[in-house]
Amino acid sequence: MSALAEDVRRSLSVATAQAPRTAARARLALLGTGNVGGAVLERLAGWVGTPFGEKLELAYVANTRQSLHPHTLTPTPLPQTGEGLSRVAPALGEDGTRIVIDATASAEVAARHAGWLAQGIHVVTACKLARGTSLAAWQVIEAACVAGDSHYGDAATVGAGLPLLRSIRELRAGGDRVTAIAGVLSGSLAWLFNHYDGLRPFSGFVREARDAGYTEPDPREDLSGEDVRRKLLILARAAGVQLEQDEVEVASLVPDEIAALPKEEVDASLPRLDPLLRERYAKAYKNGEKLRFIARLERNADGGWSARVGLDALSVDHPLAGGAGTDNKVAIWSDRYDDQPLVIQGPGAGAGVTAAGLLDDALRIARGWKK
Ligand SMILES: NC(=O)C1=CN([C@@H]2O[C@H](COP(=O)(O)OP(=O)(O)OC[C@H]3O[C@@H](n4cnc5c(N)ncnc54)[C@H](O)[C@@H]3O)[C@@H](O)[C@H]2O)C=CC1
Ligand SMILES: N[C@@H](CC=O)C(=O)O
Repeated sequence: MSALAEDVRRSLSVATAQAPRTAARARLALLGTGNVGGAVLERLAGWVGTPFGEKLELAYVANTRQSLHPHTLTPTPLPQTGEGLSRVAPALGEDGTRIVIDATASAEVAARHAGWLAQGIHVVTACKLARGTSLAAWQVIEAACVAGDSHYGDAATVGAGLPLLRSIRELRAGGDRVTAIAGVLSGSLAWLFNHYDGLRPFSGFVREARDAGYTEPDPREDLSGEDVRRKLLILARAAGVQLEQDEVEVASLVPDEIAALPKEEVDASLPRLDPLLRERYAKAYKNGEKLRFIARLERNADGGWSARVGLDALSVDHPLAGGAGTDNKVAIWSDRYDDQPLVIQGPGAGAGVTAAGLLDDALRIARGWKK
């Protein structure tokens, strides 16, 4: 049995594998079996024989190389990714609650979200590419949910499942307007600036963060601020602020010559970041400050919005300077949280928390999307 088949087998309850399909269980198609997708399988394995496991039935699993139907546990090679993606909807069947879990970083998969939603297949995603890029793509997702009467579970796209999007939506549902958001939205950059000491090379810490599964598959997505831009766009749009990508000012940590490299050459180029970061760190240290990669969204006096993302040097007692590990720390101002913001803090990257965020959304859909 292949390693993937063995992981999937452990995630199936005997009842799920042998019993006929019933309307009581939502059927899942899991795309991506890397850090996050692997942790989804792990969490499902822990639910075998529990009421949580009984709510969900794994009907299809795929990565870039192979797809697998849990009822047979026989992997099928995927010569082309596009071909694999057209197998997803048929594998989920025609009726009942059907959910695609996107645990990839693939633009090709993200481009399928709207089609699935419009067919009535719910989508739960850790990938930010459908809702965190162009405003047009975000609008297509909104419209597809209406057309298919389907739900888009996006809790894992910002804060790796921390209750950020949920809190913003609940504030709005209660009549509040969000007036500003500021905070640390990247788990990997939080980890990097919580560990970097200005002595050991920054590039070594980047490799550690990547090997721990905190960075994007290409760490330039994090270091350039692009991943944080996407998260800020997702938060802003949830807050009712329909920003376009280029309305977020992004100060990248990646010099142009590294940005232009093919992905295979990135690792060897990382030490080129070291002098730049050493200089930023030394200056902040001299002033008694801490480096933090901050995203800000603010309403201007004229009613417009400004949004920016970049590395700031904060005084040690600044409210956003605290936290440890991969902690995200986000302050939200609204009508009711006007003087003192609502602050949400906790791990913002890592396979376990992200998988939990994905499965929270899947369970919520399986239970009928009740709050
Ligand atoms: N690692 C983390 O802490 C967090 C990650 N995320 C998001 O989760 C997603 C996955 O991240 P990781 O698991 O770390 O990446 P990874 O690189 O470990 O895994 C990606 C998986 O996607 C699969 N894949 C790629 N294209 C595919 C396709 N067309 N069809 C099926 N499978 C495909 C790959 O084969 C691989 O199994 C990313 O979008 C990331 O932004 C979100 C929150 C936290
Ligand atoms: N690479 C991301 C992972 C979660 O989205 C991060 O560092 O926050």
